[in-house]
Amino acid sequence: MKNITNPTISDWAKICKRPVFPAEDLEDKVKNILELVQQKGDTALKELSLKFDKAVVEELKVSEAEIEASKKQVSEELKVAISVAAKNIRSFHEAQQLTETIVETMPGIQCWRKSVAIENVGLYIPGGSAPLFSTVLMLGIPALIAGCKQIVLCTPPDKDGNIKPAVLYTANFLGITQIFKVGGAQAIAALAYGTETVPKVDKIFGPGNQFVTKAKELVQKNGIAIDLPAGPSEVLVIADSTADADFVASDLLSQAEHGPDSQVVLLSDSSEFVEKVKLAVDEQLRVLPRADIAAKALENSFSVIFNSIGECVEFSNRYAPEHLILAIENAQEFADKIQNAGSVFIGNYSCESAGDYASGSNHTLPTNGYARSYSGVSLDSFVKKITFQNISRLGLQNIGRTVEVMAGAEQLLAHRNAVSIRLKKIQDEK
Ligand SMILES: NC(=O)c1ccc[n+]([C@@H]2O[C@H](COP(=O)([O-])OP(=O)(O)OC[C@H]3O[C@@H](n4cnc5c(N)ncnc54)[C@H](O)[C@@H]3O)[C@@H](O)[C@H]2O)c1
Ligand SMILES: N[C@H](CO)Cc1c[nH]c[nH+]1
Ligand SMILES: [Zn+2]
Repeated sequence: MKNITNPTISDWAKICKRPVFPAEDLEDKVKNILELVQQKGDTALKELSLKFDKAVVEELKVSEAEIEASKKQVSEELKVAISVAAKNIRSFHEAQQLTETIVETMPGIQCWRKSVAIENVGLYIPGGSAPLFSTVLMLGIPALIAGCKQIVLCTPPDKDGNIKPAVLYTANFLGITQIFKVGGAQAIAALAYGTETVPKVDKIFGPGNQFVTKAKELVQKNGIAIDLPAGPSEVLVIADSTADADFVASDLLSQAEHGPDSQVVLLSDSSEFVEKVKLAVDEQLRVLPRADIAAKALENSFSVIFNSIGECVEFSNRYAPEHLILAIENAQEFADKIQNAGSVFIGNYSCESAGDYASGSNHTLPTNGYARSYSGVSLDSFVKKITFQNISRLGLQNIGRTVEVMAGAEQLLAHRNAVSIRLKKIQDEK
């Protein structure tokens, strides 16, 4: 983890740039995968699983027997943990339901919005380096609360052509049963175009690696939407000398272990504290099973020493991290100054792992600086808001002349006429 001290503002943009290790010809490769799936459907999905996951997949759809078997393969302790997490995630997302008010903009003119569920949604659950069954909760729960009619789940098969029991158990626990053994860009293609077995959806959700993220970017045509760019995990910690160096080290490593392309950042006003954290990172790394992955991520990561915590916050707003931890005195006060971040964790005991799994907030969040303009997944992601209006005769009399004048000025006389003939009728009837 390289160290930077008091960088000038002109260097900030360069420092904030995320490391990218795009596969050679990433876009061409993904375009080929998308085309192959469009042309050959299920056959392409099976060929690509063999090529990229080394998996022989006989049946793409997970059978009822496989779902049933998963119930015996998951420990009772994990089942309890999943139900506690689900309860918290459900409470937090249920509270996001808005009742929109009817607004009378002028006498006789009422406008309002209604949230209507997106009917067909596709959930991508990452499974390359670790099967993230927690992502099933993060996407499945808001989809169910929103009332999406068809929920289709895709996740990569392991080398034996199976899906990990925890993923199947969690999906079934929520009542999601359309589960397909396919990952990577080919899964996104299947959800976007449909195949003989995988249904086409209207919106695709979920995080993933560079192949998944590029495929999501490319399929956004013909009415297909995506949630957000949710790539390699990242965390930025702002810590002062009152923080606990072991806690901070554990938070940095928790995101570094996601993948070699993850980035973790430590900002502080104390060089002594940064040194303490680095020693703690080395010590904790020694006992981590995924130490090799985390060590690679640390090579792309950095710490910065600033003169004040205020400057750290300013830099963080420029960096726009997926996750931000405030391990500082008066953390709440500084939290109010956050402009750009996916999810913020306040104080020494708000570890990011809690948000990853169980506190209730969503862990599908914008990365790579997209927290400047995107929100993480929420209930809103699964609905569209339809506007309604009801204009009475009185309302049209009130607004009519305004519309006629504006339409005339744009020289759209058919628009003007749609008002004029109604006004004339009202006049004639008087
Ligand atoms: N931002 C978020 O909200 C968030 C949440 C969870 C996880 N993540 C991130 O998601 C990512 C998950 O990545 P992952 O790789 O573990 O799982 P993944 O499921 O995203 O990708 C695995 C798939 O990639 C495909 N693939 C692998 N190598 C390929 C190649 N050379 N060419 C074409 N396709 C190839 C395979 O088909 C495989 O099934 C991690 O970077 C993690 O940090 C982000
Ligand atoms: N930290 C990830 C989001 O970047 C989410 C996750 C799932 N499992 C563990 N962590
Ligand atoms: Zn995580």
